[in-house]
Amino acid sequence: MTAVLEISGLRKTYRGRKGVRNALDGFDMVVEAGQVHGFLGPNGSGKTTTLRTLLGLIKPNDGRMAILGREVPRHLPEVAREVGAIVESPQFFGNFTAETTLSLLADAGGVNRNRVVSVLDLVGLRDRAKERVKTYSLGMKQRLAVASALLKEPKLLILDEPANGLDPGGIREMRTLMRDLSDSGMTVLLSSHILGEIQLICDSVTIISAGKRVTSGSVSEVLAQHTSGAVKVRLEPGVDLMGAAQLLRAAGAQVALEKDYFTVGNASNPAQITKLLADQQIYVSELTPVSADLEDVFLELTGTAPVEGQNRQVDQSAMTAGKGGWGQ
Ligand SMILES: Nc1ncnc2c1ncn2[C@@H]1O[C@H](COP(=O)(O)OP(=O)(O)OP(=O)(O)O)[C@@H](O)[C@H]1O
Repeated sequence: MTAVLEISGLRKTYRGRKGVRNALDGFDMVVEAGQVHGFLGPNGSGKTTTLRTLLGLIKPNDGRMAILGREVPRHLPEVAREVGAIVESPQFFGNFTAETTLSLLADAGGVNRNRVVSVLDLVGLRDRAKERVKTYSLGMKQRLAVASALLKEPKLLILDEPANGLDPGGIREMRTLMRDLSDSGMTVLLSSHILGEIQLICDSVTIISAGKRVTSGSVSEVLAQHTSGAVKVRLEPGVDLMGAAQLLRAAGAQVALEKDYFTVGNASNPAQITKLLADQQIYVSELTPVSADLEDVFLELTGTAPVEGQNRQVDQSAMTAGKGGWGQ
């Protein structure tokens, strides 16, 4: 596979009256051709700074970036035609229709106006194209934004939070659109906080925390590297589930009871569960690891899982919280 986007050792420091803030602290990312790549990170972790730096809107302090094999910002004028991006919500004139808006943008970008009909169709706005933008819902404005980024038939499409504010139907449509674009050969880089969505849409992901990459790879690889640390325990039929759960709780296990099984949340050594129960003549009929989802991985790697009784401050997002083990 060839990389459409490569970033290595990217650094960006903001200097303010209150001191220096490392928004990007040696950040690396690789996006392969034809992928839908998810870019995930907590608030303030550096996603927008990365995307804006990539597009030449911010000057980095250090690091290398290349789009389609050409180093940027040096070659940005040549690669700009191949990149469509929505990094900040674009502002459209409310009194213009979508068709007029896109036609003007096509003229400004030297794109044939025939393309306007195609992109309107692609984002599902064809039937409303002659209505004024101020009558559009948020989701329709998002579609118009995507349409504007697609005008020049980019090879790389960069979208910052495209599903923001969309209803479930809109999110699903955006998902289908992303997949269709990817199937047509486009590479899509997508930042989002909707982790379930990313898991469904994306082929690969990069997770950033406090300006550094904390993991990357195909969605399945990233999930495989992380188990949730929990196990599901089923006992022989007729055995007192509640009694068994109490036994494990007394030994420090975090047990959640379900109808006909229970899960142990901090089971770093599952053999302890079988041993403790067997010592009381309670036998386990099933013990399976509970697989992690992208949200578990995200919370673990970025240390942003909520802690009871504490209000997390955004600035703490760089701190990593270890998961407590049991029975080691
Ligand atoms: N112009 C600026 N001046 C000073 N600090 C800034 C500036 N822009 C961003 N920052 C800081 O850089 C850090 C990274 O911000 P950035 O906007 O890249 O995060 P993000 O991952 O996009 O966050 P979110 O998910 O909330 O959009 C934050 O601490 C932010 O306060």
